[in-house]
Amino acid sequence: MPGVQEPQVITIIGMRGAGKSTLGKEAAIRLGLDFVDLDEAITSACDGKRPPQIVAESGWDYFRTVEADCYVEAVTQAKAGGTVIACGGGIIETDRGMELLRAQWPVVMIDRHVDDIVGQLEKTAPGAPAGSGGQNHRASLGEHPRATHTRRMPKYLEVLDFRFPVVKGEADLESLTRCFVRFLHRCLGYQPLQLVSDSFFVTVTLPEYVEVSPELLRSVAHGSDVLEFRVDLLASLEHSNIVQQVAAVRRATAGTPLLYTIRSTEHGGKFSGSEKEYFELNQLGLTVGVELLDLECTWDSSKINDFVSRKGSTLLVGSYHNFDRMPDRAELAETFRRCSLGGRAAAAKVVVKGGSREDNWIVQEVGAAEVPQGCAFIGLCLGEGGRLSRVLNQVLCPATHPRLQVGAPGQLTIQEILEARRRLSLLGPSRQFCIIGPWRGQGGSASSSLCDLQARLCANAFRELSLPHICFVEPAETVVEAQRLLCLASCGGAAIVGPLGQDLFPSLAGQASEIAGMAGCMDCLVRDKDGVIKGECVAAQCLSARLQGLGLSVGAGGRAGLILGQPGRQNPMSVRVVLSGLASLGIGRCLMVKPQASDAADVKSATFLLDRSGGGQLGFEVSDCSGGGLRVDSVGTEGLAAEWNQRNPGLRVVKGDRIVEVNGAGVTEWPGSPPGCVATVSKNSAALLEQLSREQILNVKALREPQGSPPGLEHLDDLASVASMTDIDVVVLADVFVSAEEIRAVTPLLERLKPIVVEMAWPPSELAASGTTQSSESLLAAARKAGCTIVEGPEMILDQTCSLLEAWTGQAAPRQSIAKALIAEVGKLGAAPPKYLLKAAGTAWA
Ligand SMILES: O=C1C[C@@](O)(C(=O)O)C[C@@H](O)[C@@H]1O
Repeated sequence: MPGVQEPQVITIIGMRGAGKSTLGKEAAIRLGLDFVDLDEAITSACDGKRPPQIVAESGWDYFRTVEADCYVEAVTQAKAGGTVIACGGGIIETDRGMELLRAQWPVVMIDRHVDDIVGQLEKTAPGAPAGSGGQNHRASLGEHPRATHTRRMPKYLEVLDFRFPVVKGEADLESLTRCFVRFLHRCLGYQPLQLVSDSFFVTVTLPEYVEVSPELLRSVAHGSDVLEFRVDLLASLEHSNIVQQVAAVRRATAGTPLLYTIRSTEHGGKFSGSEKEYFELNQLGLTVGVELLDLECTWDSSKINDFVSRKGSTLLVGSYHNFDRMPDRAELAETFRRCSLGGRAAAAKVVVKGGSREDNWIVQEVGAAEVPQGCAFIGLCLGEGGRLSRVLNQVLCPATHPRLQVGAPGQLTIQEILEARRRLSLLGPSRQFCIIGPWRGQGGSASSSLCDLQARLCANAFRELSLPHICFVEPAETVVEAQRLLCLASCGGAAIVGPLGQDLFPSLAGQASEIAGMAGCMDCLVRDKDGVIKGECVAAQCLSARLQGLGLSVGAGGRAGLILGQPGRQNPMSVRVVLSGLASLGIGRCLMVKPQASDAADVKSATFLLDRSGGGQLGFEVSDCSGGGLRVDSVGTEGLAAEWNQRNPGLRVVKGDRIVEVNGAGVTEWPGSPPGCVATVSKNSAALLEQLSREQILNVKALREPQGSPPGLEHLDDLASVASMTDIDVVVLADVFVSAEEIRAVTPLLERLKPIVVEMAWPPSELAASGTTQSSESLLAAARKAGCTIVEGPEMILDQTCSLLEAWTGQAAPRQSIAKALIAEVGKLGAAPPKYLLKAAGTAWA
């Protein structure tokens, strides 16, 4: 395997009916990549003929040649940003196809259960001739899909780099897609896992995961950075079984990373197979893209080295267990060094049978002294007497859960360990702060470039302040995914970029600052010393402070602001931010040109009827809502809800709806918001959930906040009305692109009223537009010419980053060095830094 790199081409293979085109296309959209469906490419290369027609007219050999040629062409044409190519199921049928795939990295197989593939093919075209595979628009082999699956599987396994298993019976396409996108993201090393203080893994000791309730898995994962997937404890070590179990845990746990462990009998586990089997099973772990993998260091060193060279983006934990005795310091030191795999392990783990109380300290001391920089250590003593070592062990501490059997003698729960650390004032110094944002391809590239920028600036600032914290970007789309990150013991807070800041609001409303409360959204979350998550809206706060600093006094009532750009299209949150920032100064009105079309914008409540007596999944995800009821986190593209939406476009169930009543059972009292951001289900919601899971016919009532038009926002029907306005104090650019038409319409207003013009967008519009016709006509240029006071985008970013850091750390932010870093960032975009940045950096005086 060529290792971790940004691939130009991601090739997707697997049986027809596995979901290659559907998942491949969705993943491409979310990751911002191009997408090629090879069947489509073949059709356009053959004058619009579909594969079955090509086969019927010209035979299989011809078809396979065209198929391989089209694949080569697609690879050659792949753009530098990256392309996902979904192949036909039969590309592996020829030697040439196999050869082409062997030369590519990464080749990803979608491994859907054979029963589901057969079901899918039959469903797509019921009554299709036997052996047609049920799909008359695709080429058929004249054999049953089950036989094709058996014959092709070894070939797929030979060429794949990664295998994405789909749990049998999976019907929720939306949750599957999220799983797949996260899988690709991790396999390709876009987002390496970070190891910090107060991080844990819970050892899951279950014999199987498919049949257990997802609720149990979610509860076990709650607060755990990683789940240890103990392969050796599974009821069957058949590869096909293992991959199904992996799929089941991933499906249930909203992205909790896995540590794949095959613990052999002499290390206290149940694996008693050969060395060959051990490495084969571990290889399977790499192909299913586990985030971490435990490698016992007592196996043959050349085999270990060989394996380490193939690890890709999976992090390794080199491990050693001695259940019989306490080694002396020299032996311990040597063992830690060995477990660090020559510096290539992410963590070295040594677990021994301690004797005295002092041994708990010794394993920690030796671990800290011996592992190379960049490698964490786990040093533990087993049994009752070794519990102290678990309290002392800071990074990736193994733990159990009250609902599980312990994974080793002496294991404690995360709560027990944290409680002991709190009492002993031993909570670790490093905290993780994540920038939670949309997937790269979603919400526009501006959002992801803003996420990356914030993460770099904050990481720099932590270094400057000599704080051991880390900052990184983590994509999340749903409240549940975000909550997974926020409930970690090592989480110090987060920044939220994009609409999730509004989605998260209901569950944290009780902990919102005044301005965040006014905005109805939050962009900065801080965990206080009691573990409670507080919500702030730094963008609104900074806008308000900046305008005040420019002399816009509090109590400017009766005046108005004008928002330009189309923020609502990608981020309805930014409108709320501007509104609350201005409202805090007493500007209660805001005008925006061109209302954005939003789903059922003014429906206040909706009732929908779902009937599952004919089978099928509901097809939506809910989470508990502190405002009472269940919040709809996502609506899948398949299932009863999707069908309802299709049949009743005016009464659609949409993300953000709050279910308050099911079959007459409703929310009777309004529970307060839970402390922190705990995804537990309150009593009332439990009653709703029960109805949802038990009843066949569901009459569901949901409340909906009108979207896109928060109070105080007025939409202007046409641009011409801008010309006659008389009361505009502030103009805010809430989007990078302001049309030339808008600029022309607004210019007379700028000249007449000389409002303050604030840019709340990244990258700065003048830079984003450079090279296009916009640069000469940029709104900021017009404002400058009209003599308005201007606040440029990077200036707002500087303020917001400082406020974010101050909220997170409670310390003054290193403003000067953040300004320097921003100058470099602006430079990367090919522009000269604005004067105020130079001034803030102390390098020039404007
Ligand atoms: O290596 C370890 C640590 C452990 O043995 C413990 O002592 O907690 C538990 C195992 O599941 C894990 O693989």
